[in-house]
Amino acid sequence: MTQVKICGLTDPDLVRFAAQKGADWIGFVFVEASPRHVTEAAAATLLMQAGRAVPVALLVDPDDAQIQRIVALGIRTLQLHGSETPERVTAIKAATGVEVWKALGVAAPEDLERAALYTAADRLLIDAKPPHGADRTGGHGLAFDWTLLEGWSAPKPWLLAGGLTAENVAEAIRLTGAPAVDVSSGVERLKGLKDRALVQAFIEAAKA
Ligand SMILES: O=C(O)c1ccccc1NCC(=O)[C@H](O)[C@H](O)COP(=O)(O)O
Repeated sequence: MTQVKICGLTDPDLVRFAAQKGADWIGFVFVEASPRHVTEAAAATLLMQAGRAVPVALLVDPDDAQIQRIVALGIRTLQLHGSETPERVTAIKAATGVEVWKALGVAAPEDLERAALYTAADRLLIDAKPPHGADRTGGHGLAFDWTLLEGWSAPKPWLLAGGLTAENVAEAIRLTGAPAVDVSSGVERLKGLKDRALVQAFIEAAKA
């Protein structure tokens, strides 16, 4: 069954709800520029509600000190969503031993070729590129051309992200063969404000 990550939750009740509805991972955005930003102080309360869902810390070009603080919170999966090089990902993996994911923005076939360079990553998140001039590297609710993934042989376990919704996720899975999907904007009523009904509908559509 397709695995699901609900990203950018900031409300403990919604964390519990998403976990109860079957989310496999819940993403917490430790990025100040984000409308879904959570502080390290708030994270402890959120983590307590995750149940069997695995918490994922979304970080953008984190320094070693931030990584240490996040791991000290008890989070064992890091999603790197900045311009981290393959060498940096290898160093983070070696220093922490936790699960490390690397997000890659895709707009052309050569973007997918970079995936093979991230040999230390445990998982890849294949996402849309941010719009030109954006102040954030992800979470814009934009899809990329899924046909770019036709015939792609993923070097790692991976998730499809970018502009997914309850309405399009089944088609996205069918076209790309994605074993897992990630959503943020598509389960929001307003930017940064998640909606229970949309979260439930997304999980059900992805797992149907
Ligand atoms: O959510 C953010 O604001 C964010 C900020 C900085 C880096 C990444 C960010 N989000 C990434 C995601 O939530 C998802 O992994 C992915 O980009 C899909 O987002 P969406 O298209 O909004 O579903």
